[in-house]
Amino acid sequence: MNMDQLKRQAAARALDEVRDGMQLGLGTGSTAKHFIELLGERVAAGLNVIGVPTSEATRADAERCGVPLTTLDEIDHLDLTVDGADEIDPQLNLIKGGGGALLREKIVAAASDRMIVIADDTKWVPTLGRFPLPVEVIPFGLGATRRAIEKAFAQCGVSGQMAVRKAKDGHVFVTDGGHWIVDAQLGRIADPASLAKALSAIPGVVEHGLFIGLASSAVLAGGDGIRVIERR
Ligand SMILES: O=C(CO)[C@H](O)[C@H](O)COP(=O)(O)O
Repeated sequence: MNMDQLKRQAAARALDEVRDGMQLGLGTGSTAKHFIELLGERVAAGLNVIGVPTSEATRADAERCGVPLTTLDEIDHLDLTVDGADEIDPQLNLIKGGGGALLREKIVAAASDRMIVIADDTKWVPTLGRFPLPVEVIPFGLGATRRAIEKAFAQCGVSGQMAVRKAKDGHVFVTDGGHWIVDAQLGRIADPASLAKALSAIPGVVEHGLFIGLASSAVLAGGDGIRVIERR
């Protein structure tokens, strides 16, 4: 089974948790896209749900698949968010933002009663940090923000190269919120919760890709089948 088939399997397993009448957070990325396509099939067959997309790309996918959409201004909570991740550790802390949607993804996950992370099992790691940590920043004053980020890294015992993310066309990647992303190659993040707190305290940092205590469970698809891990 190839990676894409594994992603679709994980998405299908998460779909089992969706009930009629649910208000859903819809994640971003190739795995979340499988979930939206499968959800669209269920909606076409009569399932009644409404979703909040975590990016403009997901909004377009959901519209294409016939999934009805709303906003967090029109509804007061979400029952369930289903989203992918770039890394998942045994405490179900995550690195997200490889697709650049971390800000809306975190707002939606935080507004949700439950978050199920869907992934192929290559995303499962003993310690976060191999995947570059995305930090979403305001372009104004970027030099000062980068220095503050470096200081936060040093305080938390990590270090590594930082680079402003570029889009495929070579221009700076701009998020749906109009911000930039700095990707930090940290290698190993021993204390993700402390680092998350330190980064959140920096004025020019809009959000970062460490999702601490937000995921309720993870569905991991691998060659040996599907593994569901619940947060303790
Ligand atoms: O955080 C994300 C987007 O901001 C994605 O969930 C993450 O990058 C995983 O993507 P994929 O399912 O394509 O591997």
